[in-house]
Amino acid sequence: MKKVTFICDRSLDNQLNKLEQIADRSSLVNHLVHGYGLNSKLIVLKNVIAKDDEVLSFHSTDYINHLKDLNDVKDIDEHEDNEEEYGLGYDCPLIYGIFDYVSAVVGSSLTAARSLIDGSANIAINWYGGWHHAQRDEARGFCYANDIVCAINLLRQKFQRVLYIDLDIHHGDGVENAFEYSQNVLTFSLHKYEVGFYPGSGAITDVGRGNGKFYSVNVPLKDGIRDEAYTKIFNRLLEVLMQAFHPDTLVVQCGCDSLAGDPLGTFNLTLKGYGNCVKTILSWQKPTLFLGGGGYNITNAARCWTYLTSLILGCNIATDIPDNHFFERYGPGFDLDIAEGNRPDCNSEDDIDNCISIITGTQLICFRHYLFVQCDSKN
Ligand SMILES: O=C(/C=C/c1ccccc1NC(=O)c1ccccc1Oc1ccccc1)NO
Ligand SMILES: [Zn+2]
Repeated sequence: MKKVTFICDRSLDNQLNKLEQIADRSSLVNHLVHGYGLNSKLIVLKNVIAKDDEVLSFHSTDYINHLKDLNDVKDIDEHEDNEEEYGLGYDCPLIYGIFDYVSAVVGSSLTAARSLIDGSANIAINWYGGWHHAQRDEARGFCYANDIVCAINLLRQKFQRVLYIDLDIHHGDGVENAFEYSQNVLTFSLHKYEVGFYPGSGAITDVGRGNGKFYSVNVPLKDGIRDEAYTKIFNRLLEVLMQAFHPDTLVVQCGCDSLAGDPLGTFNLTLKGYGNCVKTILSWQKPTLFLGGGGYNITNAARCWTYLTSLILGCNIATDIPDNHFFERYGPGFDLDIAEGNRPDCNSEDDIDNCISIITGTQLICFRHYLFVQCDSKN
């Protein structure tokens, strides 16, 4: 019997509502999950706020002290050093109670991760987390603290090797940077990579450094990619990576701004594309932490993460949206599925095959490296 923990906490909903562009998103997810009756199959966990040292497992003392100083400041202009410092200001607007927000959000991914460490679950789901852009000492891309890096640091207390997978349309730069020199954390990110598209990093030639060389894998994509090509890349590359890396646990950022119709994104995935990736991940039967992230069509984010929750539970759910607190928001179709857009796919067959052959070539070096490490450790 698969044990699945699920973070659901009203105080977290209130914290996330501080980000007005995604207001109510977590509440819609929770009410749709409840509407489908999935909560009765989940081990629902209340949040445990992160302690300072847990946040400091990644972030600098200066940055966290700055957030503490700003916790009771309403408007950054009131604050003496109100120039753009630590990434706060224009790009990442100051939110009221910012330290409380960060401690709650980091805490949500740590609470989920702990259930994998203590063995009370094989799979942990935290749709409140997934803020992959935050750096050691600065907020970036509306990510004020990197809950993912903190959760991976916690998981590494029990699990030797961690595979991080990032499905968000944006490059998971904060997580990759944190583990750039590590061969114990392999970061794998599929993302749009084009001039002028945030964050601008994540080229195919970006493979990690030092001991971490070849343990960062980046799949740069163009606009319009659809389920079939995305699934092909995902399955072909991860087949090689799983054989080369043999992770003990997985962390998966399921930012759903790669879905068709996202206001920010320009990919063309449907629930099928995300579902195929999650089905492959589940087939490995490793302790896995699923996280949220981007996703700015709020009802589509609720549709996607509810659908993934049902896949993880092995439950088939109807395509008709069930009665729930936010039912009217799913009109006019009241359908779980998201229609593919008609934008052209700018990724040719050759682009896709080139990506696969370049990366599998590189990883074979890593594979040889792995064999060496394995043989070496046996002597
Ligand atoms: O989704 C992202 C990053 C988004 C982002 C990065 C840099 C600058 C602006 C960004 N986001 C937006 O423009 C944007 C546009 C519409 C709705 C939400 C948007 O973002 C967010 C993301 C989270 C909270 C608030 C706003 N990473 O996964
Ligand atoms: Zn994103």
